[in-house]
Amino acid sequence: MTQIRGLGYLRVQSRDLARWRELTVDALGFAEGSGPEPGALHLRMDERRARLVVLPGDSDRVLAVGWEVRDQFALASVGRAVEASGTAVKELSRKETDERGVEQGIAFDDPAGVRVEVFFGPELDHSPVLTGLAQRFVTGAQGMGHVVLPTTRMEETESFYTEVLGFLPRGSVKISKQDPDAPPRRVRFMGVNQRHHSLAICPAPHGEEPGLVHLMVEVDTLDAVGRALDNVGRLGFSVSSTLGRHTNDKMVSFYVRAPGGWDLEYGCEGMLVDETHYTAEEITADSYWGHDWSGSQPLAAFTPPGKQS
Ligand SMILES: Cc1ccc(O)c(O)c1CC[C@@H]1C(=O)CC[C@]2(C)C(=O)CC[C@@H]12
Ligand SMILES: [Fe+2]
Repeated sequence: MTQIRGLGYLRVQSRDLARWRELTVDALGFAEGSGPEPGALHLRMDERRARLVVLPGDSDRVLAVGWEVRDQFALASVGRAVEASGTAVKELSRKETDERGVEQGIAFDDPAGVRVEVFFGPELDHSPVLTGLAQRFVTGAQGMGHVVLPTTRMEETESFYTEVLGFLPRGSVKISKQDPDAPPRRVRFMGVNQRHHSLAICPAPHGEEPGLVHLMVEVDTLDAVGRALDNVGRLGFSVSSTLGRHTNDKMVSFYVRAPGGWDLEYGCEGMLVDETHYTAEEITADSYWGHDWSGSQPLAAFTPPGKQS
């Protein structure tokens, strides 16, 4: 069994913090929090000080994906497993743990080159979480949501997350291939709790920034998803995929393009996995209905370097 309990936080960098605030706070109803990093956007979803942090920078990329463990003993155990796999592990500095609002953590790179952090002891902010759509984010035992990471090293990345970090395979979907004789390529879903997937990895043509395909956050009502969809349209954001229901996690969601060429998926009604019965299944369609991607601007992760806007 994995020591990892869920997706804890995500730290990204962007050139356009103002637009990020419009998307997350004004359109999607994240609550704005605070933190020590100057000029950063701290986004609250629950009693944590911040779940999503957007830092100002000269490029748009993922800075760290934070995975949560129960305590110092679980953290030590994960650290040993990562070191035994031949991956260098660093302890988070005092400044880094202060910025993240965690008691202790470690950092290392996954085979895709994404900075992974594992931590325990998140600081809470007990002030009311004033979400903009009166929605509740579904976090708690299911973690903050899921991330989809692009990788040019599919097999190494999959075995790192499953065999080293202990993520459970939660099925896959084949993606269309250009060459009919080539072996099938799959998006692979993985979970660490009752959320169907906390992580998915997706074959990508290059290993450049941003290092992210999407972040999914879940809310408690379809009305909040609908209102968020109205808001992103009204505020001029590009809807990458229309509303639809996924076949694997049963979630009803839409995808909106964030500044930086990756998406935020905003959904509700995700299923809860029961590990006593679950087996990893291969879905043959993304969705039961909806999820029309035809209006999507190209994802930065799938666009050759130098051709990005
Ligand atoms: C298929 C699916 C099930 C559950 C999810 O939470 C979910 O995000 C997806 C879609 C994953 C993925 C994507 O987001 C970007 C466009 C992708 C790579 C495709 O072209 C197929 C799968 C899609
Ligand atoms: Fe997703």
